[in-house]
Order: sequence, then C-alpha cells, then structure tokens
Amino acid sequence: MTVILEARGLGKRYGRRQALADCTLSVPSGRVVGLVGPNGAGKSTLLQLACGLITPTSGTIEVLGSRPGSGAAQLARVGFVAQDTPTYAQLSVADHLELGARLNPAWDAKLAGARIEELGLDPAQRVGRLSGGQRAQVALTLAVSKRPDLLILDEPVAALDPLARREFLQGLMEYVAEHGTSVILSSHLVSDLERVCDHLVSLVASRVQIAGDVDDLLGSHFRLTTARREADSLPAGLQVLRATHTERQSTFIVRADTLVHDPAWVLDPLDLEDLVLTYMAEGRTAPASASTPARRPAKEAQR
Ligand SMILES: Nc1ncnc2c1ncn2[C@@H]1O[C@H](COP(=O)(O)OP(=O)(O)OP(=O)(O)O)[C@@H](O)[C@H]1O
Repeated sequence: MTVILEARGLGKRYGRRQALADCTLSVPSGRVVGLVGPNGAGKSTLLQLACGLITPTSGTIEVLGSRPGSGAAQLARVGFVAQDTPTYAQLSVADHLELGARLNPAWDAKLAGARIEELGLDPAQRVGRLSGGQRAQVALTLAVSKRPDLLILDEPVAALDPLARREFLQGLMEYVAEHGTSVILSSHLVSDLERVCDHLVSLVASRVQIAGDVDDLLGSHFRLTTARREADSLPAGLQVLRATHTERQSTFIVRADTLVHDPAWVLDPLDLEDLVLTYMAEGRTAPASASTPARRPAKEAQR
C-alpha cells in the first residue's frame, strides 16, 4: 500500500494552546479522505501542516514521501485550497489562470480553460465581483489545474448553496475518477462526505479519534438493540461507544471487529453520519486515544 501522508506524534502548539496533539496517522494513496471534527478540533491545522504552510512543534509529517514544502518539486505535487478560498479580488478570472500557468510547472491550461467554460464564468470578470461559490470554483480550478498528486481542500463547500455544493462535489468526483488524484477534504457536512469519501479521519479535541476506510468502519460498527441490560453484561470484544435505555430496552452503539451473533439482539448497520456523531459525542465525554480506539474498555451506560 502506498502512503500519501504519514504523521508520527505530530503536534502543533501556539503558545499555550495545543492546536494538534500526538497525531499518528497513515493515509493510503488513491483515496478521497474526509476529515471531520467539531470546531477547533485541529482540522485546518493538520491540513496546513500537510501542505507546509506551518511547521510542527513536535513529531513529524511526510507527504508524498517528503517533508511538506521542502522544495519546489514537492510543492508542485500538492494542490491546496484554504478555508476562505483565497483569490485576488482585483484580478480577473483570466489573470488567475495566467498566474497559475506561470507558477506551476505542470499547469494544464486546457483543463483550466475547460473548467472555467463549464462553470459559465466570464474570463474577463474581476474575481472580487464573483459570488462566494464562484470564487470557490475559481480556487478549485487553480488547484486542480496544477495537476497535483494530492489535493487538499479545507471546507471547500462551506460557502456554497446546496445545488452548487452538489455540482462542486460531482465535478470533484469526475476529476478524481479521471486523474486518479488523492484528495483530503475537511467538512462539517457529513452527508456530503458520505457521498464522496472512501476514507475517514475524525479529529476531536486536537487528537485523531478514528481513522480508516469507510467500508471497514461501517462494517465494524453497529446499533445493537436488546432487552434492557447493562453495557458491562455484553460479551468482551464489543466496545460500547454509546448506550441508551428505556424501561424495557437498551440500545448500544458498538464497535466489533468480529461479531458474535446472539438471537436476542437486533443488529442494524450505522450510516456515516451516525458513526461520526457517535465518536464526536464520545470525544466530549472522554479523552480520545490516538491510535487504539477499539481497545478502550466499555464505557458506563448513559441513562
Ligand atoms: N494561528 C493560530 N494562533 C493561535 N491559535 C490557533 C491558530 N490557529 C489555530 N489555532 C487554535 O488551534 C485550535 C485548532 O484550530 P483549527 O483551525 O485547526 O480547528 P478546525 O478543526 O479547523 O476548526 P473549524 O472547524 O472551526 O474550522 C483552535 O483552538 C484554534 O483557536
């Protein structure tokens, strides 16, 4: 398996504020990775470390086999769109493409021109006069037209209306399918991520809480409904992430790498949103472990 991003004990501290802590992560190449987590969890910090905009205060990170921002060749292989989709308000759309062409050795002028035409944007239009969504599209066009091996997008759809969001993600998927680019994108919109991502990284309180291929994660997490019982009476090997009880019934969200079936249980699959929200809620009540979430003991039932 080729790894596109490898972090070992990675941390970033601003004065006394720990923006990212003890992050150990290995992201396989060829994936569309969804990076999720509550506000302030450290998502932008991780993405900025990955493209070399900031440097770690502890640990190491390698992207495409070398230190981020370590040279022109490395920079050329990574496309980054920051959270505020920065563009130059006074420059036209065509000026942006010209800038992209001059700054990037592998610039794909045909791709850039075709995207702008598809989006129905006037090349002569000043970018400061475009809507937030159109500016996001111009920023994405610049990032993909440099033909990177890894595209890093920090909340790319936050400013877009639902239709523009759908079109943006559809366009991104078509691009990825055609060019095989690896993508890491952060978003609070898990339902969007569910449509496009095949790998998930969840950060809570500056730590990696869970990471893995979406199919593996969904295949090892379930909603288990049974006659009322306490979490600690469930078989060993089930990690109880959440427990709720009525007078007669208990519902557990469990993680189980190999599941023993019991006819007294009803097991239902989780969707990605359930899974992400469960871990986020768990992160609020217990400090997250960086790399071994499945080994934690079952928690006390919440009543
Ligand atoms: N330049 C900075 N100086 C000081 N603190 C910072 C700086 N950048 C980030 N932080 C702090 O680091 C923590 C993580 O911030 P970060 O922007 O990475 O979170 P995030 O998960 O991207 O949040 P959001 O979802 O709100 O965008 C926050 O507590 C933030 O205040």
